[in-house]
Amino acid sequence: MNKAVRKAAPVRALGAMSGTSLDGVDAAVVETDGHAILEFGETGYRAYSEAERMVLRAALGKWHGDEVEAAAALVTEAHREALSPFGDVDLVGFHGQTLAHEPKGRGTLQVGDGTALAQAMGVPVVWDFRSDDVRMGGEGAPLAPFFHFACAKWIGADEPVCFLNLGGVGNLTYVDPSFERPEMPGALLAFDTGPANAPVDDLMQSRLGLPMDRDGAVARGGTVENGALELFLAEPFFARMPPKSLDRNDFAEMVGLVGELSDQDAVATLTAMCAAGVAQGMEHCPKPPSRVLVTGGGRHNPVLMRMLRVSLDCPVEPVESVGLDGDMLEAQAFAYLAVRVARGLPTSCPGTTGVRALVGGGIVSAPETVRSRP
Ligand SMILES: Nc1ncnc2c1ncn2[C@@H]1O[C@H](COP(=O)(O)OP(=O)(O)OP(=O)(O)O)[C@@H](O)[C@H]1O
Ligand SMILES: CC(=O)N[C@H]1[C@@H]2OC[C@@H](O2)[C@@H](O)[C@@H]1O[C@H](C)C(=O)O
Repeated sequence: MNKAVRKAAPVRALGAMSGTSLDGVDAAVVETDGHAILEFGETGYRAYSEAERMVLRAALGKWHGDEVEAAAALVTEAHREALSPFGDVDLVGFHGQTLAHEPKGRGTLQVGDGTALAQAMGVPVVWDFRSDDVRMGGEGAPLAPFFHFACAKWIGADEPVCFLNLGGVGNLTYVDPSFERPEMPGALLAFDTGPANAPVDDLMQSRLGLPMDRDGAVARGGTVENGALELFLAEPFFARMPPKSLDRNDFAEMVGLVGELSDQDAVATLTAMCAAGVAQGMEHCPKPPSRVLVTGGGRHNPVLMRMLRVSLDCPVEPVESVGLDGDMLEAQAFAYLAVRVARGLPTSCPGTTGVRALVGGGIVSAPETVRSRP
């Protein structure tokens, strides 16, 4: 590994995330020493074509076989294209694409070849962030919380704050910045809140041939079907204590609950399910946060944001209100986590994934050789 990464000095790390929505690769630079965020740098995005999305969709939920191989090759190549325009970076954090996630069963699978990417980029690549956590009894997700802790410090928060990511799946981090170290009990609690945009996207695709309910245009005209909402909240997932995590398609059958409804009512009800899962999850916070900062694509949906504001009794704002970039927070998270992995710092703890002890998961692949984390 290059010297800049080994020393405690700040490094420029480039993070890349291919999320559960299968829209494309987000990439972002963070300058950090593995503790504090010193600066946010350039960002980039490489969309998947419709044909590529079909290859990824065909592999979802699979652990091996031709579809998985094809998806892995595509993900590696898309990342090479997404990351090569970036200038001088010391390290890459490569999340890859989650195809399957069953932490208490077969494990967790993020595809993409970090070794090949290290050769292409000429710098060390940290990848396979989740497997070690799962091997040690954790959920393997969410992993952004240690980064959220650093963000809370960066924005100067002095009261507890929640970060809510609304991608395909929703995840919430409660951060108390008054604790000095994120791994201390009480500093962080995190978990997936339930499905977020994935069921809406799936229904929009199957009924209307559209990838999403842009700006909540369809949900806006609909009425929420409370019976379906109650059935949804009766799912055992919501009674489970956190930490807990989900696979993208764990709630795919929810689309069936709204099968008889009009397009508008169905989308409104699926949107309300996302907000209701968050409201349910917020009850696990040790105390009410000063505000909920929303990141991920769901913050662009005014109907969803309004539902959250009605059901949560604290301010709900997009992360832009504190100067963060809600389209890039996950990519930035994996830049930050890569530095922590390379420096032997933990990336998850019992409060964030339920793991037995602190874990700094991940593989570090240097351009010429492959080896485990130091
Ligand atoms: N203008 C918009 N109006 C409504 N919904 C939107 C809008 N923009 C994005 N979204 C929703 O956000 C989704 C993308 O969110 P995001 O990019 O955060 O997901 P992801 O990172 O792939 O998922 P995850 O965080 O679960 O891995 C889209 O699929 C869509 O449902
Ligand atoms: C297994 C997996 O890829 N989980 C993702 C997914 O997308 C959102 C939610 O489910 C979260 O748990 C996680 O991603 C974020 C980046 C995380 O690990 O913090």
